[in-house]
Amino acid sequence: MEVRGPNLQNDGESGRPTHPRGFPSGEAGKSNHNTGGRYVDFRVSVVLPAGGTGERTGLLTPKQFCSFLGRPLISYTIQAFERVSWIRSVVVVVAKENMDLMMDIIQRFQHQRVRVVPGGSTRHRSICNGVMALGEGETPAADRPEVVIIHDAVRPFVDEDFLHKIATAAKEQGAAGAIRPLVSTVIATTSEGYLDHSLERVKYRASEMPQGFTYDVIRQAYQRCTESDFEFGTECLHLALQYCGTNAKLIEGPPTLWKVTYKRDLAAAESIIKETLSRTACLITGGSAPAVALAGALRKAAGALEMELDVVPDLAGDNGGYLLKEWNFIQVSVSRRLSEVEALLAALEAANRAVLHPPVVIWVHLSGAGESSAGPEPSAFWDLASRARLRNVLLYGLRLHQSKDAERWERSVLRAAEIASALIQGRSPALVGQLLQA
Ligand SMILES: Nc1ccn([C@@H]2O[C@H](COP(=O)(O)OP(=O)(O)OP(=O)(O)O)[C@@H](O)[C@H]2O)c(=O)n1
Ligand SMILES: O=C(CO)[C@H](O)[C@H](O)COP(=O)(O)O
Repeated sequence: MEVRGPNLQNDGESGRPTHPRGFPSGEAGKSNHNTGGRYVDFRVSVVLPAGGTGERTGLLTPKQFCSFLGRPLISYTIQAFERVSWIRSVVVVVAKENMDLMMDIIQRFQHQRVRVVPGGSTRHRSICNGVMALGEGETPAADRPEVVIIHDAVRPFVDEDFLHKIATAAKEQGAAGAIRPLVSTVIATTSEGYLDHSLERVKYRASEMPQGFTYDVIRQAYQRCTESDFEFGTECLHLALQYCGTNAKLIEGPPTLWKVTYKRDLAAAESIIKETLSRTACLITGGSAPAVALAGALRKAAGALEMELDVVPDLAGDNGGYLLKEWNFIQVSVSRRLSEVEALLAALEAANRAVLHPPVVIWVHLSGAGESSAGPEPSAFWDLASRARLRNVLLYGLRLHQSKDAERWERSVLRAAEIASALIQGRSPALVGQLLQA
């Protein structure tokens, strides 16, 4: 049984949002891929085993389906592969009872080039199902992948550079895998629970994911391995060595390849995701001179907070691209009316942006510079924020009075930048709709 996600045949030109740093949308299906200086002239597919129960987290929900910022972990991992234009297809392997849930995730988060196949009782059985699905049925040899990357669905922070290293080494050597230095010494114990011997740590490495194989090597390894391998084995590279005589090339990977295993890892993953999404904001001035001056000062202050702030007068023309990126927004208004921030919320909704990550929108009301110094009506703002929340947008308010006292003004701007940065990082639901004072 296999279930296909929407637009499996789609070549990636689907309007799917691009990466904040400008990764292009996928171009799957083309034979020569050249992205960001990386050249891949062979067919690469991915198998993501996601058929486990996550017993070690102690949670009822398998860890791959635990959500951060309204999006399940598995969706972040899929997205990491979707951003890579030279990857043709992704096979996600899930337990039979979670096939519908997985299809729903694919639909909801608009994943492309993804198929779902049922898993097995062990990780090796699940991976084997995924590998076999890549070449099953009528698939002509010319459409089969030449290289298969296997990656645990619960390692969401893999990047294109490293995938490229693994894929090219696998193509040359037949197999390749990520390694990391050991953090603890490995010891063997006796059956009575005493030390038998310890290994010389410097000679050993931790085997991580991703791993890559030529299609023939990984398929044959699984065709030839024993029931005992399927039941107790934990290492695909070992199967390639034992059953195909292929010595894998080992490549040291970044620490971000770590696997979500325990409950504390879920919290760590969430904070990394939040931090990544908190680094960028687009500030919209509306074009008025006081707002432009404030934007310049905020930009300087934000730099010290390690936040990238792009300033634009509006979101017309090319600036509309910000709506499709994983950026947050700061709308500066000299008027107490909410029309500018309402227009921004409508534009975000029209771009279907909030479905991917809830963006933070901060409405900054700059008083003392515009038509009226009276503040906005808190209840109207709260109503607007509540409606935005239903559409997955976190709207906060910030009041700033333009003081004639230069020192006072400088302090207010600094405070405004600090509050904006804290709101974007914290994404606190409790502060949604509040009008804070800088
Ligand atoms: N029968 C299985 C078991 C595991 N996996 C997947 O293999 C990856 C790594 O395995 P692990 O971290 O051990 O996940 P679980 O088996 O779910 O965790 P636990 O051992 O704590 O139950 C995970 O993405 C997991 O979903 C799988 O596809 N099929
Ligand atoms: O990285 C590995 C090398 O292949 C692990 O064996 C893999 O991630 C499986 O994890 P676990 O042993 O926790 O099920």
